[in-house]
Amino acid sequence: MQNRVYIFDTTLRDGEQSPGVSLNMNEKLQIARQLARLGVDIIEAGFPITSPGDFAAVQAVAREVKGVTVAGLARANFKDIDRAWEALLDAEQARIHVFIATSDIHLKYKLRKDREQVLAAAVEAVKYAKKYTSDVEFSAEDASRSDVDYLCRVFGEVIKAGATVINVPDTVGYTTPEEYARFIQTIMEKTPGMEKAVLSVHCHDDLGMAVANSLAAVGAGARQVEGTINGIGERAGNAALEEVVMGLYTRKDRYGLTTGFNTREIFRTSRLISSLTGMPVHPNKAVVGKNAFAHESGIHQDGVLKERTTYEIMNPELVGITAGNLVLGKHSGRHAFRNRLTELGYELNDEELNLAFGRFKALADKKKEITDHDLQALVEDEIRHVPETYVLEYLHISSGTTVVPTATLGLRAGDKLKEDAACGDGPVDAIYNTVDKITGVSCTLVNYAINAITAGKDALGDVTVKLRKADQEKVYTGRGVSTDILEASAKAYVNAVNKLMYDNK
Ligand SMILES: CC(=O)SCCNC(=O)CCNC(=O)[C@H](O)C(C)(C)COP(=O)(O)OP(=O)(O)OC[C@H]1O[C@@H](n2cnc3c(N)ncnc32)[C@H](O)[C@@H]1OP(=O)(O)O
Ligand SMILES: CC(C)C(=O)C(=O)O
Ligand SMILES: [Mg+2]
Repeated sequence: MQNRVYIFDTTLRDGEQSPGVSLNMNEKLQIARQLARLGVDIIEAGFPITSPGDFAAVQAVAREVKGVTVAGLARANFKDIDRAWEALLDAEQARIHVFIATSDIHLKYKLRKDREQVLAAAVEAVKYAKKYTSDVEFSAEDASRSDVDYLCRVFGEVIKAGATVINVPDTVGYTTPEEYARFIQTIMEKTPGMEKAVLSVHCHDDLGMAVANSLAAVGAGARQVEGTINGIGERAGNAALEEVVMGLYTRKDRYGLTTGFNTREIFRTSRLISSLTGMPVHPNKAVVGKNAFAHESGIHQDGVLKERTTYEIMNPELVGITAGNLVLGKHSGRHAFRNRLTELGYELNDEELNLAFGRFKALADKKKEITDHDLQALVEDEIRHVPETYVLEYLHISSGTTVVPTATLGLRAGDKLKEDAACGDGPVDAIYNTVDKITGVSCTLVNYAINAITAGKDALGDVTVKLRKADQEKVYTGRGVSTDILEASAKAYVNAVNKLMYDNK
């Protein structure tokens, strides 16, 4: 038995069956291109008979996305198959995917056909599709609730008719891993000619077991897995392909199987699909959730800093996540705290670190997540008392629609008052040019933000600036508060310059 598992992505077909999701042609093309980069083997681009829009999308994907098989779905009738082929005509490699239900419940209530009629329709449809292409997949809808002897008979006959892939869907997410594995084994043993086809599985997540069922089936011999990115799909969704693939990858010791996935594209693909479908990814979703690789508690953070594998079974970089994974909060310890401060450019001595850590814990009790901005403020405002080399003494602005904005400033440096004036593109720019003139330090403004602290006409303006010395990378943050926003702007800039001068003395 070969050790390569084929990945059949149906995000654009079954995934789009998620209530509330409707993708236009351009969005489908964008997703299909990314799926090809991700390395899926087959993209099911849609169900062409459904609508002119779906037809056009399948056609566009077939024409433009190369290096991958493009599949189109069809019911077991000639009209659907003709339409599917028409859409797939220009694909580099095309697959017609024919399906019909085989469970008694679907036969009796939905199709209103008996077993022999369904068998005949399946065979006829596969033969018809085979006239167009050698690559024909047959799916027995609701296979997991079908009588296994009848199912094997249907599979045997459609293989004789030319089906090259036999799919065993758990359409309603009813089965369990052990049961499904046994079911797959039975099908492999009892279906005449099964060795000529690839056995495929397609699981839904109604009981939260779609990925577990898919992996159990692969363990039993299935070599194609169908699913969607982020597990989107009809009702509770399909098997999440990123979980299936990372399960196979991480547990190579258990399965000994490979896929063609470029795992480093997983995260990007997940986010693209989430944004285009409007379906958010839950933070604790395996592999691609925001928290999937985040560590908040001190003991875990300490372990990860000493050796990543203590608490990580996958390297986040392997799925394309490069951002830091230690989240600082009230459960964090000194190791993680010091590590983040070092990353932010602060080297504190032990006494400073202890002081800062105490303040950090007090803040973390009030605030769920401590951001880098909080840490900077905590260290710079409370721990490192930067001497005020310059203090704003006075400020005069000349500005309006008919004059060049000009600022005149007095900055006190010890017992000396230094004064100067400069123009600018606006009053704030004029102030900052004047400060540069007085201090003799040429700064580049990286960011300027203003917030109102209180409401009303007499609101306090709270200005935060980020700047750096023209020839340096390090960024300094300054803050100034005043009812006059120009004064607040000047104070913030002077505050940042004082920090810069302290570091560069
Ligand atoms: C498990 C799955 O995910 S299956 C795929 C589900 N996806 C979709 O349904 C895609 C969106 N669907 C649609 O746009 C429409 O349902 C269409 C265009 C496919 C069909 O629309 P309509 O012709 O109006 O039929 P409608 O959907 O109401 O009923 C389905 C008909 O197909 C029949 N049918 C269902 N599955 C199959 C099948 N695999 N093979 C043959 N006939 C089938 C039903 O018995 C019913 O036939 P009837 O009209 O003789 O009773
Ligand atoms: C069309 C088939 C493969 C399907 O989506 C299912 O049975 O869930
Ligand atoms: Mg399905």
